[in-house]
Amino acid sequence: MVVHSLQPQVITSVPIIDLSCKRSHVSDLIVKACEEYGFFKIINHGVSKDIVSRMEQEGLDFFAKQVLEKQKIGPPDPLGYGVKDIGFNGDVGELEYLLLHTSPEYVSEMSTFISNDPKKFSSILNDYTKAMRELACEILDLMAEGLRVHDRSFFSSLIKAVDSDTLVRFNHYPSCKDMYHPRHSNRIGFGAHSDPQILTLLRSNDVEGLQICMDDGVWVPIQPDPNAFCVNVGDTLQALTNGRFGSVRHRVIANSLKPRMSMLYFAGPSLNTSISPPPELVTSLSPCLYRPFTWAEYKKTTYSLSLAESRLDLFRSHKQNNVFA
Ligand SMILES: C=C1C[C@]23C[C@@]1(O)CC[C@H]2[C@@]12CC[C@H](O)[C@@](C)(C(=O)O1)[C@H]2[C@@H]3C(=O)O
Ligand SMILES: O=C(O)CCC(=O)C(=O)O
Ligand SMILES: [Fe+2]
Repeated sequence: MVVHSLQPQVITSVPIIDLSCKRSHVSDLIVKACEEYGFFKIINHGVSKDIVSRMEQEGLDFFAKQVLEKQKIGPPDPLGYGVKDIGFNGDVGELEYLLLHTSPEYVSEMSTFISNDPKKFSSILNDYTKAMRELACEILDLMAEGLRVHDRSFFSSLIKAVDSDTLVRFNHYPSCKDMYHPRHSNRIGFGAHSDPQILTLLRSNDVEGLQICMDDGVWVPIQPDPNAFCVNVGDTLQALTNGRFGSVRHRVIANSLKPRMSMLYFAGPSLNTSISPPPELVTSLSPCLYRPFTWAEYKKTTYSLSLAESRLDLFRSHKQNNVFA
């Protein structure tokens, strides 16, 4: 006899996908995870530990500097060094961060303000960016395979462009020594939001704090794993999959006794890229959910709104019977 429990299901873990398993199996698991959570962790991803630890050390060295030194980079406009203020619309969090573009020209220009050894810094950042781009492309190809999209590089080609608008971010959440003080319960490190880009690859040290939001509004804590990457579906991938994948709302609660440091790679297309789904994902039963838009248009809207706002809703197609793709 099957006993149906009336208790709400408590999700204690999110999908952890081993990239070294059989390709067809992995692509199906990725599609399932993106449909159910818009989020998964990957292990055995093939990124060298050395690249990750050298990048982490650069972040640690930077945050260990005196404030005046860090401020030499300039306030986030949106790129730069920020403390507590996030974006331009009054959001705040218990963190400091460094937000950078990944174009080699930008990196070489900024590295003199970031590191005492700018050549070393640019070389490490460029190596990390290359490793993340390869990993993100591999994941996007697996998604296309799992979705049975004929052109397997439909999604990955968007982030391969030389002028792709891809960012790297280091976030540092200082420890909270006084965590049992009522003022410090549920300190918001980074408020709830979805990432606007196509895909985010997040790596953190072994300090907890990241949470994802389920459809029923329940926040699920993500166990930190320095050897894994967390993969977030971004708003643009939600539009590119015609809503099959949902961008995940997430946040960071910075209650920990230990400082958390995360490194994020936000894979975005070039500014003039038009965002619309491949023909296989648009049918008469599932017409285009969003009107076509460029990444530049979407990015501008993103920066005009605060963190928590659902910006993709503003791009919903009103004439859903029209097939735009
Ligand atoms: C409040 C904001 C910060 C943000 C731009 C925005 O207006 C809304 C989205 C935010 C976000 C979240 C993901 C990334 O961390 C980020 C760099 C991005 O592309 O969108 C940030 C923006 C930011 O911190 O500049
Ligand atoms: O720092 C983290 O762990 C997540 C931060 C985040 O979601 C972001 O920077 O967009
Ligand atoms: Fe995010």
